[in-house]
Amino acid sequence: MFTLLSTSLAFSPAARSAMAGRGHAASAVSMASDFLIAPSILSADFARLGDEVTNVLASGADVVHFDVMDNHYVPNLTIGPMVCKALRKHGVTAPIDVHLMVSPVDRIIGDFAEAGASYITFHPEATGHIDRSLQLVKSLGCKSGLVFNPATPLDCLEYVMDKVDIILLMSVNPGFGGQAFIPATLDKLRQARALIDKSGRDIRLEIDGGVTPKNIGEIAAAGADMFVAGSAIFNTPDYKATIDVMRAELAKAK
Ligand SMILES: O=C(CO)[C@@H](O)[C@H](O)COP(=O)(O)O
Ligand SMILES: [Fe+2]
Repeated sequence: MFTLLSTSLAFSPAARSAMAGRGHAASAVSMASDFLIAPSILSADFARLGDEVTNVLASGADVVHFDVMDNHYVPNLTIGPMVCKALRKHGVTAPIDVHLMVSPVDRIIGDFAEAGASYITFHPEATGHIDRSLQLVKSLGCKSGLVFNPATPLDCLEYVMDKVDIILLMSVNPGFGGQAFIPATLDKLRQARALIDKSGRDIRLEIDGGVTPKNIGEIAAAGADMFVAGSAIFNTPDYKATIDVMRAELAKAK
């Protein structure tokens, strides 16, 4: 089975149904629960990654945001399925939110499902077949999501609303941590929130890039309910203190 997952470029319907349910802990955090804080491990100390993840979860984070960059779709290179698997082996049971900045994306989806990903999100530009890639993620037992760059319109959502569990809006151009939040994303969040409400589905609205304790309240008020924050958490000495301030700001935004 592992060989199939690792080498197959496209999965037949039979193979997909055989692999269904293998995604890890997709339901560990209810998709209907309140605000979720998802530290991006891109800003963690990679030399101590397991401990960093353990610490940030013990400090009150809900989800581990796992940025995968291929030096092709984005101009940076990070971590792959082996690291995801290693975190599971280290004892991480929280949901792992795999943000794929990889093109083409289909080849790597099975490897991440096998490695313990809970949510797998990808950029519509990174696949020739958005609907098929979403189905592939779901068939492997993971929650699926689409990621929209700051200048990418939400148009394609109209056709796949029934297949997304997460809509992720980038509030920076992807590739690096530590960039400033692009304010135009607030309007786009309101637009996405209206689409979600209209669909009547339980879809998370995730925001990624430049989220800080200072702007998280405003971002929540615009409709986001899942907040990726890398440098704003990992570049502080006390993760719990930072996450507590974020929660306090979110409570005010409710
Ligand atoms: O996907 C990305 C960048 O491409 C992000 O997840 C960043 O890693 C977020 O970092 P901060 O902007 O919060 O520092
Ligand atoms: Fe990300």
